[in-house]
Amino acid sequence: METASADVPADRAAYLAAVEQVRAAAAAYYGDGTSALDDDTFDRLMRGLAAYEDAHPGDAVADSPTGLVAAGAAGGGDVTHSVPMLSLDNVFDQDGLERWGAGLARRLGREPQGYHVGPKIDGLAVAAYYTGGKLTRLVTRGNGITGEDVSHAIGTVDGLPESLREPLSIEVRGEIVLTNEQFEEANRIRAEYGEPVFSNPRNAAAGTLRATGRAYTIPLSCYAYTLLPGPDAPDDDANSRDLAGRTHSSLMDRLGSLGVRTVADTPVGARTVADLAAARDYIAEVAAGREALPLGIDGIVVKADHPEDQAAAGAGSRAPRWAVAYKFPAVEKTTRIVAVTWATGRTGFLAPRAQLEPVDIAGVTVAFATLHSPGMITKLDLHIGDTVTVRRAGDVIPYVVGPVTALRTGAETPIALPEQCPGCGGEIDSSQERWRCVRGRACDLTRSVEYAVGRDQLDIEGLGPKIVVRLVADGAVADVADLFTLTREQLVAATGSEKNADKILVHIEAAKERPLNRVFCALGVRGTGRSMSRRIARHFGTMAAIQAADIVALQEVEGVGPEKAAMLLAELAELAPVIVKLAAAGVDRPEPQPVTTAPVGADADAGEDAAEALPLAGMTVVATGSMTGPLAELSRNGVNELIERAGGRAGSSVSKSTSLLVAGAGAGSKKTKAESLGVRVVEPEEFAEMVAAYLA
Ligand SMILES: NC(=O)c1ccc[n+]([C@@H]2O[C@H](COP(=O)([O-])OP(=O)(O)OC[C@H]3O[C@@H](n4cnc5c(N)ncnc54)[C@H](O)[C@@H]3O)[C@@H](O)[C@H]2O)c1
Ligand SMILES: [Zn+2]
Repeated sequence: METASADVPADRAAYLAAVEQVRAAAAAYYGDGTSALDDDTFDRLMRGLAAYEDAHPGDAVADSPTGLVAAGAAGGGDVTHSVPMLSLDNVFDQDGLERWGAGLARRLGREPQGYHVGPKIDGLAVAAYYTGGKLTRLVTRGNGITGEDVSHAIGTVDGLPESLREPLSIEVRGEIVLTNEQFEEANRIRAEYGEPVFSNPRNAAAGTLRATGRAYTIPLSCYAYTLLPGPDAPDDDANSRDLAGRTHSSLMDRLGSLGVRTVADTPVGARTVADLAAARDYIAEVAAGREALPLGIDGIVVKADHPEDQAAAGAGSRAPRWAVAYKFPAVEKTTRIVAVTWATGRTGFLAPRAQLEPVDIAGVTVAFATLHSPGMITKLDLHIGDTVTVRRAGDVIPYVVGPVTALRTGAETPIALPEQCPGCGGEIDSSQERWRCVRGRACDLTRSVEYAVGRDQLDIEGLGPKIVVRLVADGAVADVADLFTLTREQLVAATGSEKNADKILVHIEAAKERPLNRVFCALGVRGTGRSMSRRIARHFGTMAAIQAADIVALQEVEGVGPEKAAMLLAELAELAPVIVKLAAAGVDRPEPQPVTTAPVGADADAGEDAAEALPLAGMTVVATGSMTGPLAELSRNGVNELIERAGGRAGSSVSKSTSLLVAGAGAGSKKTKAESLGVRVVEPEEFAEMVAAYLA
């Protein structure tokens, strides 16, 4: 019933082969998590099987994976579930969702009485038994009929309290996952104990839940989505009667009141909606913000909310008919590493990059992926020729998650680590996790200086690439600060023209007036681009204040966590001599703070009140397309500076937290997304009027 692509077998022999392939993949997936197929490929095969079986019912094998929970591959266990723990059917777009809804309405003979929509958390299901309010037993989904007892994990799962707020006997079902933070922590712990790192949070959750006798504990999280009377509770007790009459939404509230964390407690929340058109809004919002979430979700679960509708719709052997999963496009695919190349970046760090057999990930062809560092290559035990999982999510550069070791043929070859700097051929400092040319930034000074004089940084007109190369070769410029002490003679030598040298001198003089954010950006601090530089400059106001900041103070800047703060500190220490030289050359302007309209002589609090009076106070504004009218002359960075002067926060991508999109000529996907999310869209001219007072 879905419209997503399927690999449909051509004949019965191909069908039988595909059945075997699916079984083998699922056995590996639910076993040790090492399936040879990525989820997308697996799902396409499954859809192909289903399509073939629809067309040739006589050919279908009796125990086809299409009809079984976990494709029939997950082992059962010693504990029989009170009610089967089922899978979910999938849809992949609004059409699929509407068709599912129409099928449900046909079955009910009327429209369902509302839906509940919540995130589909990408982990594994457990049943948690509470007896008299105490958590007594944890059981995996297993084959859906019976599961494994994993009660040893009680006490390690956030969100599943050991005691409820009321002494009830209930069964809670939920999804066990590691949040991104827990996942990083888990792999840090694993590395410390010399154990292989987990390839993804789902895998880590599955392995951790079943492990016993480990020397360390890895915390898990649970988000509940089902509440049933306890298996031993009599049908007619007050609690069972109460639960039986509740909508799904109300059951989630009830779980919350008992102290159990539910899918509604994720940052995207859950919602009760009247119809599937309203479900669509929620799905669009969550999809737009998916990458920023602190845990992995792979779709949205849409459920008929009313217990009458659920009972009337019933369930098949594999999935209920009253619920469906709206799956998001897969952000991970498997492909092969063809080669690894090394380059030295602007700040002197060596960047390994995997050349891949091109693969389509969520609509984009990916042919390269970053490998981060030599340490990562070793840790993941990557080889040329390995089949690897590659992830491309949001704005993040595609990266190699890890190898699919089950697919090794023996023909893989080790990845050679460089012995010389790929940039200058000089020595490499390999004492840290990320290797670096011993010459540091000086390794590619030309590129650093070109970046620094660029339009969004110091904006020094006339200093084109050829002249920069010459200045560096002449030794006239050894760092960014040297630009400001260039002599006429040096510039004449580099340009070959007195007239040009004089012009450049005028532009250099003007560049001394650049606000802090641009000078800071020109330094090329690792881990900071234009928007981070603006945030840092706005937060601290002066270069001296940035330099005085400690690791705690740095983390007050939005988007700076402990790791980034430590990196900034190290970079600032390294750049201190350059900063001193800049100040000595007269380059030390503060960051203009948003102009407040506070009346003179107002009391101390007035500053804040006035800040709120700024036209964009509290707003996140994104600009896209080419600017026209009064904004025509501004670069994207210039527009962002304007947004921040007027009290707003400049964003780079549209999400439901975007307040306003300034859409210039040729605005594309951002505009479409803003419209689908109901974000206000204005043209550059209208925006210019809103912030007219701050344009200058
Ligand atoms: N790569 C492979 O070889 C391979 C093999 C087998 C399965 N898989 C993947 O596993 C998935 C199929 O697994 P499945 O059969 O468990 O189905 P599923 O995970 O797609 O859907 C059912 C499960 O969703 C979970 N869930 C999360 N949030 C929920 C919510 N809010 N409400 C209800 N349930 C919620 C529950 O655990 C439930 O059991 C597919 O995505 C498939 O790609 C991959
Ligand atoms: Zn070098």
